[in-house]
Amino acid sequence: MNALEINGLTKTYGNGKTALNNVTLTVPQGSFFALLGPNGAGKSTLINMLADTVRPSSGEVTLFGRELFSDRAWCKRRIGVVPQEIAFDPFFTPREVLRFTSGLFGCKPDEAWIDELFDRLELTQHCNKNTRQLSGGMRRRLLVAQALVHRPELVILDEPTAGVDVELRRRLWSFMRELNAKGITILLTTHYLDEAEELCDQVAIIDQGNLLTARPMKEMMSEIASSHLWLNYGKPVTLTAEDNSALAAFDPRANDEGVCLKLGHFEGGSTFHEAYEAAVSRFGPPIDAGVRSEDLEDVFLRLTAKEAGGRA
Ligand SMILES: Nc1ncnc2c1ncn2[C@@H]1O[C@H](COP(=O)(O)OP(=O)(O)OP(=O)(O)O)[C@@H](O)[C@H]1O
Repeated sequence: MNALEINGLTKTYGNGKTALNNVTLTVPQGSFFALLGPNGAGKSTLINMLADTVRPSSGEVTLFGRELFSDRAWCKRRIGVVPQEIAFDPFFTPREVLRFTSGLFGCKPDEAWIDELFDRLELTQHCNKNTRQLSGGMRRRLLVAQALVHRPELVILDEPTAGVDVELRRRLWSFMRELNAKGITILLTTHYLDEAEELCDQVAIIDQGNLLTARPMKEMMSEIASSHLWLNYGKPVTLTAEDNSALAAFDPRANDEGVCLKLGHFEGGSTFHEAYEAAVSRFGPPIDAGVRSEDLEDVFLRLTAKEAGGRA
């Protein structure tokens, strides 16, 4: 079963801005799903529609097989959202916040689970202070605890590590990984693409409200990410029309130190050997060479730059 099936979801705000344009997307149950996009891409708009704080203009969403917009009460109990904005009643303590939130979901506060959440999110020492006395990072962790207090089956994290230091970020991710290993589906938006690449097994990229791609992370990195062979000749290399035709299959780009060739992929290998031989037969042996593969950030920048260029 899929955790989420999003079909033709569109949101046009009152000012005429279409923040999400006919997005169709599937989030498999049990996945750790990265929803990526540059600022203003429409990620929060999508999340806010799932969280019932923004109304869609059109489209359908099913959550674990139930229609989200008509079966709201059932669906709400199964979703935990960590929003981007932090807002607590300053007179509540973190423990009161979690008890109160349990009540909102119609659950009796589970004190053992609340204690575990405080422990895992390093809030035990602060759980009886007023929330206004907490630092920004502590408040963000309290938001995470609040999203988990009713034991949701889908956890949505909108930029959860903004303002959280490296050590706590690691702990937060190890906790999320554990939850995911227990079958909880996690949908994450982040601008830390290295974290997304490491944690997530599915990825979708949206830009200017449009879905650019959605696929398993491994597939994205093996099929879309490309590798380049850099050949260093210690001096600029000039490509003539002739060279271009000889090396054309490798999309050659000359630079100050030599030439860069794009490697293709085939099952079990790449075109490294052919590219190297083509360069050597034209320019001779290089003084140095190396292969660099694109990471998720490179792919993201390439795809979103193309989108921006296409719309200019
Ligand atoms: N309430 C609103 N009314 C009008 N336009 C809005 C509203 N909320 C968001 N927008 C616009 O919709 C677009 C998408 O915004 P959204 O916040 O969904 O993007 P995002 O991908 O979450 O960005 P970020 O990474 O900066 O948080 C932006 O152009 C934004 O200005």
